Amino acid sequence: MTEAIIIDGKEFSSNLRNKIAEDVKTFKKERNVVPGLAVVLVGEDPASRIYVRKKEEMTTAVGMNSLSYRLDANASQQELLDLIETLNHDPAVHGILVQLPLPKHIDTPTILEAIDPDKDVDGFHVVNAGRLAIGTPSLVPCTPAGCMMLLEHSLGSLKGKNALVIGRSTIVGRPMAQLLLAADCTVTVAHRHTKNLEELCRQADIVVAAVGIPHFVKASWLKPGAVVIDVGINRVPAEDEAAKAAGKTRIVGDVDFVEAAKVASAITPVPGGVGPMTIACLLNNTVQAARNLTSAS
Ligand SMILES: NC(=O)C1=CN([C@@H]2O[C@H](COP(=O)(O)OP(=O)(O)OC[C@H]3O[C@@H](n4cnc5c(N)ncnc54)[C@H](OP(=O)(O)O)[C@@H]3O)[C@@H](O)[C@H]2O)C=CC1
Ligand SMILES: Nc1nc(=O)c2c([nH]1)NC[C@@H]1CN(c3ccc(C(=O)N[C@@H](CCC(=O)O)C(=O)O)cc3)C=[N+]21
Ligand SMILES: [Mg+2]
Repeated sequence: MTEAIIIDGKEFSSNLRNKIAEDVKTFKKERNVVPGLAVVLVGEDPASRIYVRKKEEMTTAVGMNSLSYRLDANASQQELLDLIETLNHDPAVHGILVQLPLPKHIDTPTILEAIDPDKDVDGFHVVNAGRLAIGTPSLVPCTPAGCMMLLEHSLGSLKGKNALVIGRSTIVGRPMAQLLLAADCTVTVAHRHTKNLEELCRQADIVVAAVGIPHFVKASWLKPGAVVIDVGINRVPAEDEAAKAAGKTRIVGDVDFVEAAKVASAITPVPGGVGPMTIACLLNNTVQAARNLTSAS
């Protein structure tokens, strides 16, 4: 049996970021405006802090302005709403990202609906979700958008493929299913109450796993030659005994990668697959938002 092609999201995203840097240059020349991305972090969650810092570094690396806002873990919902209102009206801000998850005392939907849909570079606002659902997408959620780029890169046309999305969250599973449907796939969305998941999986030409359980998808579930996109980011103890004893961790996906790679025709690794694409698509959305916001006036 031949081993699957490993889809290199790190390299793909690096090429995409180079292209975005060119777009930013052109944009600056034509409009005399530097696209600006505001990233808001509430609280001190260590993983969130690392991701937010990475987003900020990559924003400046493509020539855009990065504006950081840090609120205390016990900042009130109203304080956060006031900040969003300020950013909505700030002409230097073209994209707004509020890092999730938020502290429990804050109602996430209320916060997401407060962001100007035209600055909603996460694509989480109900207006952008609605546009995607009716087939007139504008700002598309970054992780699913990145997955689509990787799928189109390895398959060309997706037309007529059977696609299985495992997970139905509003940030990954649902928008992923919408994009696959728009690309003329026959789409199945699985979740906790799905009864015959293994059988559904065996019929899928494309499997997108967004579950949040390490090594959830087994090689034996896959149709030989399937293309597998692993969205999962799961922190587990390090493999090396000494490192494990020192409390070190590593990240693994939702797919049993080593075994699945023996059955699939192409598969994304974790790390180095979907994750880097998410950030590149965030930058892409920010340039898009800046274009939209500055051409209307
Ligand atoms: N690479 C990247 O850029 C990103 C990675 N992630 C990662 O992707 C994963 C998913 O994230 P997210 O969508 O936010 O997670 P959520 O926890 O919001 O959603 C998980 C989904 O998986 C479903 N699920 C859970 N257990 C099972 C099961 N046993 N069988 C079938 N379905 C199940 C849930 O079903 P139900 O709805 O019934 O509860 C739910 O729809 C996580 O590992 C996360 O860290 C997330 C965002 C970006
Ligand atoms: N408003 C909001 N928007 C998000 O898009 C959002 C969010 N909140 N909260 C958390 C999730 C998660 N997420 C990731 C982004 C990049 C990597 C990434 O770059 N991963 C690398 C490195 C992983 C590592 O080494 O830790 C990789 O997979 O290779 C992962 C996960 C965005 N999210
Ligand atoms: Mg969630």
